[in-house]
Amino acid sequence: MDSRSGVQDETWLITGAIATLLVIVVVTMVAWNFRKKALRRKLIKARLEYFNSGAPIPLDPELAVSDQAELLPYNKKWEFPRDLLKLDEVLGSGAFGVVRKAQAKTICPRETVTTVAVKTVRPTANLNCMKALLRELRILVYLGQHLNIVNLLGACTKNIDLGELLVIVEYCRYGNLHDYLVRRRVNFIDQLNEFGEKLCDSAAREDAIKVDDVGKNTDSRSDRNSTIVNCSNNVTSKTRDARVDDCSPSVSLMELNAPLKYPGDRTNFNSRPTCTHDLVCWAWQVSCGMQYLGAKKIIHGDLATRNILLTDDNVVKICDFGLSKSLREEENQKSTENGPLPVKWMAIESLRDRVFSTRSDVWSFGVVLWELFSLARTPYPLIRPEDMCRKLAEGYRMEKPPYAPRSIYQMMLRCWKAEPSERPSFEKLTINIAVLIEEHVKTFYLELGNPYTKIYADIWKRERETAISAEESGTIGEDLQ
Ligand SMILES: Nc1ncnc2c1ncn2[C@@H]1O[C@H](COP(=O)(O)OP(=O)(O)OP(=O)(O)O)[C@@H](O)[C@H]1O
Repeated sequence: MDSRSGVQDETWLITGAIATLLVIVVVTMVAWNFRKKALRRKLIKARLEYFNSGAPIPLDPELAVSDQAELLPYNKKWEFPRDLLKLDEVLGSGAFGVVRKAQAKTICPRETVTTVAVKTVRPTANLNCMKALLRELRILVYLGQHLNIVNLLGACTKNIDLGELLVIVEYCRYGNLHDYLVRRRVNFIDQLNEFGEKLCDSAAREDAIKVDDVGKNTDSRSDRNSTIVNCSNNVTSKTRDARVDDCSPSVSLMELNAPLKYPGDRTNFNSRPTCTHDLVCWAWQVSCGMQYLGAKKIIHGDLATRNILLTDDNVVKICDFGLSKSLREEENQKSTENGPLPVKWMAIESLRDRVFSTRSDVWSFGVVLWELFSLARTPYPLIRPEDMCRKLAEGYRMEKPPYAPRSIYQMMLRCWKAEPSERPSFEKLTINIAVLIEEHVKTFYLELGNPYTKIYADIWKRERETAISAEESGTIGEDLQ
């Protein structure tokens, strides 16, 4: 009896010792992990402060700037007082980050409160996500302003060691182009003629909308041909008169002679149907934005309609600079958690050798064109992601999407040339797409882009400096409490 209880005691003792040991190991591991995380956060903050104070490390001219983003300086002038920012609802979340709508006080000139979008990393995300967002912030600082990119407005970096990094960018009210196109499939107006060539001009498009039943899906070729064919793309007053007969007998001459303003439908932009003209205009704007990125030696690496946002005046803006790409590279990940597999947007050399360049962005732009003119269908629907590389190497390319003018499809095919140097540059693509757009529309966007030039940047900078000095003297910030 005694010896049995002795054995039992011994067993309890051993079990207790093992359990204690296990608890010690687990606690040590958790503490170690916590310390490691805290140390890495401190390191990130220290690096940020170092870049704030010191001169930037010279970049290697042989490499793309986006490949050495860690060396780009973060200038303190972008720091935005946290207490002037009021976070609202979640706009969307990607695999690594969360984007929230927010109200920012005095962030833009001549506006007391501006609606903005704020990029953050998920609270549960690992530190690589934080590093990637920081990288994106540096790229945005370096990029400067352009109408067709989602511009940086400010950042809150002071609590980075506590895991909070907020990157404040322009808010684009219509969200990403992919989801927008899906919603717009139902009453899309196809403006191609039966040869898949000509488009009506935008004024005619308006008339066509009046003539056509707005709620009707003009998907079938016969419907489309019966309403808006034979429309001239080059509008002179004579051809415009001729076009009245062809396209819309209901329009008065007085209306046509009024000075053209674009977009003529600004007031009911979200309620009017999307048409082929919009797709061409968006393609042109994306190409303009990409041309700007290319000139700045930034490789996007994940160009897709899900990373293009739509805002007022039919303006589209490219977003998500390198966040997902850099994380995919670090984590060797081939797909995003929520979205379609990015392999379908990747150039053949990126799939094969993990090589990214402006020319591989051109390939992705070809896929973006395909998405636009198919109203956001999933590319290569019948091909499994793992077969993509082989199929492309065998020469397989997607067919013309239903709403693409033939010239646009030829452009897609050139973007998908296996040899990167044979692909067109964004400069060339911009020029070629511009041919399909009326002069007054181009002028409208070029003028809209003017405020993004230096003059605007200077005013903005001055006002920001005033705001920061006011914050330092503690005179602003009370209203958002
Ligand atoms: N500036 C913005 N204005 C309005 N909505 C935005 C803005 N930025 C992002 N969104 C919305 O939030 C969604 C998620 O954005 P985010 O860039 O995190 O995601 P993603 O591109 O799907 O993710 P990933 O980081 O995996 O590439 C977008 O698809 C868009 O609908």
